[in-house]
Amino acid sequence: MWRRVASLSSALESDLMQAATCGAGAWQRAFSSTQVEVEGFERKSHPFVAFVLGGPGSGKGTQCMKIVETFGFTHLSAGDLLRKEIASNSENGSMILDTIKEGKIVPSEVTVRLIQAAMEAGRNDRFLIDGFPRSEENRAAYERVIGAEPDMVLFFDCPENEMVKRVLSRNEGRVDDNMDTVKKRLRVFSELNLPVIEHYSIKGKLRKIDGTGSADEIFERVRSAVFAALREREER
Ligand SMILES: Nc1ncnc2c1ncn2[C@@H]1O[C@H](COP(=O)(O)OP(=O)(O)O)[C@@H](O)[C@H]1O
Ligand SMILES: Nc1ccn([C@H]2C[C@H](O)[C@@H](COP(=O)(O)OP(=O)(O)O)O2)c(=O)n1
Ligand SMILES: [Mg+2]
Repeated sequence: MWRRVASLSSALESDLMQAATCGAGAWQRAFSSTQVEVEGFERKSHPFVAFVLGGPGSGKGTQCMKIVETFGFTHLSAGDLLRKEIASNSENGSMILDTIKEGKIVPSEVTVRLIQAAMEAGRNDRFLIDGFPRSEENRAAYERVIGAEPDMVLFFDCPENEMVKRVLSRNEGRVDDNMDTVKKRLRVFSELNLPVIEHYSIKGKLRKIDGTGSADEIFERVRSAVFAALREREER
């Protein structure tokens, strides 16, 4: 995103701090004023990408909305992209619907293609990719197609009973928000998603967030983690 210039770091730090505490408007102003005033700062060619992981109902979508408001990311939910494919009667629609009803994972090439198209259309240099990768196969397909690893991985750690309670009271009319499918999704989460989380933990990219408490309490933890990761990227 930006190249590091040592003499600017304290000015930038106060801009970043102001942005993190004042919301998206200030964040964007802080960055755009830095961008025009500071010679030697250039946009890096690849965007800042954060994967957002956690079991069903762990709060990924809720926290992504707050990250967007505060830090100006573009939010891409893999589940939403797949549901849009179903709604648009695309050739893969019925296969995707059957897979989601069963709580299973849609073939990676379908999901990665949707994510790639959304990133290209997104015209931003910060993306949240929510609910992806959900398996090692998802992860490998993304790295192959996009040719990059994420800058950070947020993981919402939440007890199963709390996740089940939240999913069953979500009330968005989703075909997979029922007890039978939730049990299958939790099994898929442990078997396929947890190894991906472990992979990023070993790589030092994982930011594990306690997903219990109110949405605002959780966001206080998220805000610090995102802020730190943006700073790290800045300093690279
Ligand atoms: N901290 C929280 N406490 C209680 N309910 C929550 C909390 N965060 C989210 N919810 C609610 O739980 C449900 C699942 O949250 P959501 O953000 O959709 O999770 P995910 O995307 O991980 O499945 C939604 O109805 C949401 O409003
Ligand atoms: N990478 C992904 C993401 C979602 N899916 C499918 C399978 C998931 O159970 C559903 C719903 O995903 P979504 O992220 O919207 O679900 P939650 O927000 O975790 O409740 O979509 C997938 O096959 N591959
Ligand atoms: Mg979600």
